[in-house]
Amino acid sequence: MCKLNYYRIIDANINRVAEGVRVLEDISRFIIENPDTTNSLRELRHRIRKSFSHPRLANYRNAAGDIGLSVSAATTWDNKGNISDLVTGNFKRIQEGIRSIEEHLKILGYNQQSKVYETLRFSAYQLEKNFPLKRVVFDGIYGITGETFATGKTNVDLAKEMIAAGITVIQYREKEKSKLEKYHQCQTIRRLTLEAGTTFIVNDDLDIALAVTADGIHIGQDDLPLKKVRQIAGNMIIGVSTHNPDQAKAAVSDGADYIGVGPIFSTNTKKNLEKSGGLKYLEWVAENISIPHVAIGGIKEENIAQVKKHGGKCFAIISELAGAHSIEQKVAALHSALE
Ligand SMILES: Cc1ncc(COP(=O)(O)OP(=O)(O)O)c(N)n1
Ligand SMILES: Cc1ncsc1CCOP(=O)(O)O
Ligand SMILES: [Mg+2]
Repeated sequence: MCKLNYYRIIDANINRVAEGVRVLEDISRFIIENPDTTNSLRELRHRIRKSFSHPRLANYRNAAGDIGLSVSAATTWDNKGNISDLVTGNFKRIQEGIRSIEEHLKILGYNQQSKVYETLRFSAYQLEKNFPLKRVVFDGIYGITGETFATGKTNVDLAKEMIAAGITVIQYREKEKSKLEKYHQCQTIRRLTLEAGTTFIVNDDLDIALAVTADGIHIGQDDLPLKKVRQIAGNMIIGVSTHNPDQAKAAVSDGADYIGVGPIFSTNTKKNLEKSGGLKYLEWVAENISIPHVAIGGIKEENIAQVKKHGGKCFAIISELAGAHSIEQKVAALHSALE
């Protein structure tokens, strides 16, 4: 292909991406009325336009002769059923457009500029996650890493398999490694989860959660107090482990976004396992607690339906996933047990 056509592709994508950002900016400004998101989107749009300029961009613009006009007219890309679809569609358009800019800049030898657009793509992922219409739903399987309970798979391998299996919330839990090793694994998992649109929560280590810009932090009863974590973590998702009604009520009044409820069954995965009322406590939570709850402890294919019967909606699982030969098959089996 003639090199000049690459400039045309870059030009078309800069315009496409900037237009997509503009749509989101309008939604944020006029519908959701959120000044912070509106400003971040405006800044992204300016950076998209300004981060690469070349006289050839405009010279080779040929909108009328663009065969893509007839191709895109025939697609269902713009069949948006509601505002949430519109937001998702535009974020996808933006992310794909930036990826195309990155690749074509590389072909032309503009490696530095390509890196700048890569950073902008990751800003777009982050903006999508935090977009005020996008709420995390705690429903179905909540996957927790546990390479000690796997045969030869690392936490990163486990997270990759969980993403491929369609798990939408992943927690990084690791009790053996150094802070640095955990940080490196979390950096990789953050990148993978951002690309997949998966919610990423870090267990215990608030510093790591902040350093990798995770979506959330999960704390236990002996960790920093929830109110202090909220001060430090801002609007990050905060989950709190609870084992009885008093702890659940305190977590709600101190501002938790969700509570862990358990252990439901006995398990060897956690040392010094707390006592809880198990399924009875879960039933109490389902009836009395307004924020989302996540059942945990010994949940397996053969008992998950029982957990659901007692009010379980979201099921946190370590060893049953880590020990599975194929996480994808295990998740499918767990889903059919829930039907
Ligand atoms: C979803 C969820 N619920 C509970 C826990 C347990 O957290 P914690 O009590 O801090 O114990 P450790 O996991 O740190 O051993 C959890 N991690 N996730
Ligand atoms: C971390 C934790 N907190 C309560 S039980 C538990 C362990 C859950 O692991 P598994 O799913 O293997 O029982
Ligand atoms: Mg903990």
